Amino acid sequence: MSIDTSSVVRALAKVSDPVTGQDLITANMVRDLNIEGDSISFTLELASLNAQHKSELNFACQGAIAEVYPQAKVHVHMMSRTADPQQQTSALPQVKNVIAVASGKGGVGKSTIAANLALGLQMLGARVGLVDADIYGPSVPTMFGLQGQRPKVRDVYGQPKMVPLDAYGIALMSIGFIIEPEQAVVLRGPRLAGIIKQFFNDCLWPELDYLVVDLPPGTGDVQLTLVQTVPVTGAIIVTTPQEVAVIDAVKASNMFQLPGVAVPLLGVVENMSWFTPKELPDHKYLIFGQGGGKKLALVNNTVLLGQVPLVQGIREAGDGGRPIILDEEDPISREAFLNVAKNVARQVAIRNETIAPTQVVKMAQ
Ligand SMILES: Nc1ncnc2c1ncn2[C@@H]1O[C@H](COP(=O)(O)OP(=O)(O)OP(=O)(O)O)[C@@H](O)[C@H]1O
Repeated sequence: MSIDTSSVVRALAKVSDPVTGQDLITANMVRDLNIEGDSISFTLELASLNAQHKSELNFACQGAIAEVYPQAKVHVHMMSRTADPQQQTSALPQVKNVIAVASGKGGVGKSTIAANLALGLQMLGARVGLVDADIYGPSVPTMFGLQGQRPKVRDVYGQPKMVPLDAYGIALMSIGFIIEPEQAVVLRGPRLAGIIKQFFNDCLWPELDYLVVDLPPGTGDVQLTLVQTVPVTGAIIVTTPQEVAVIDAVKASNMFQLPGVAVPLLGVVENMSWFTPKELPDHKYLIFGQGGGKKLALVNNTVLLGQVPLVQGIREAGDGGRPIILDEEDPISREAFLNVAKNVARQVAIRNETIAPTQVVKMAQ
């Protein structure tokens, strides 16, 4: 029986990397697969060249291929992955930075910030994706004009993978694309964790500089599943200027700072900072008070990434499926969000220069 490439790939997809638990194909560890007659050779790119892992993997690969092609002579070369360290440990090696957007309270504009941030980073030249993991109110389908759409499913070496949708050049996944809102809100425990994990492990994300994750408000299961699934580069906390929002936001930021979680804070975005009526462009009405964002940044020893005013057009643009940052007619809102995006890009660069890559949180057994 002559040896064909796809059967060898399927066999290797049954072998798990002892370090990450992912199979060798999904983890993108197999290189230079070459078949000549009965001879099969390939290179495995490993995060560590630990001798025990090497021999376990060699044994497992030989065994998996022997099941299909007992006659094959298999040569496995092992080499260390030379990619940047942030990517080595990642379940998503093609994604450079995962940015969580969190808030204490609901309705402070977290999703609006996440959507305009994603587009703002893209305007700065980055390749960007957005995951909407807000089980209480998935808003990406509405904000990007994709209501009722479903991701396509593609077969990758026998495994079904979801293809993120695209709007305005942003790769998008939302809990709203795969489940009805009334079902999403009652999701709990392993089912919820399974869906969140699918967004990362079972989606065909393209090469991205940033994957922005819009979290539900508070400190619940979604946040925990996220940090157990991917290394989160950093978190952004969204608040309004008012005291009650800040108190809840401190709890949300504390969660990322827990010793076992250790996700660095990139900074705070203050939303709805003031209201300026169109007819009185020089007036700033401080409807929700003042100073909350700065205070939250100070308490957390981090920076204020920007202030976004309360503008009717921001709400209308979100409801209309075209986030305001794309609207050249509203330079004030556009500038406010571009400023946030520039500061986020800067803080991510500083974070990556100064702090070691975030580790995925291991579940207690
Ligand atoms: N700066 C702003 N100016 C005007 N409207 C805004 C602003 N920010 C957000 N909104 C509007 O407020 C509402 C709530 O915003 P959004 O859905 O972004 O909040 P959220 O914090 O993600 O809410 P939740 O997590 O509870 O779903 C939306 O209708 C949105 O368009």
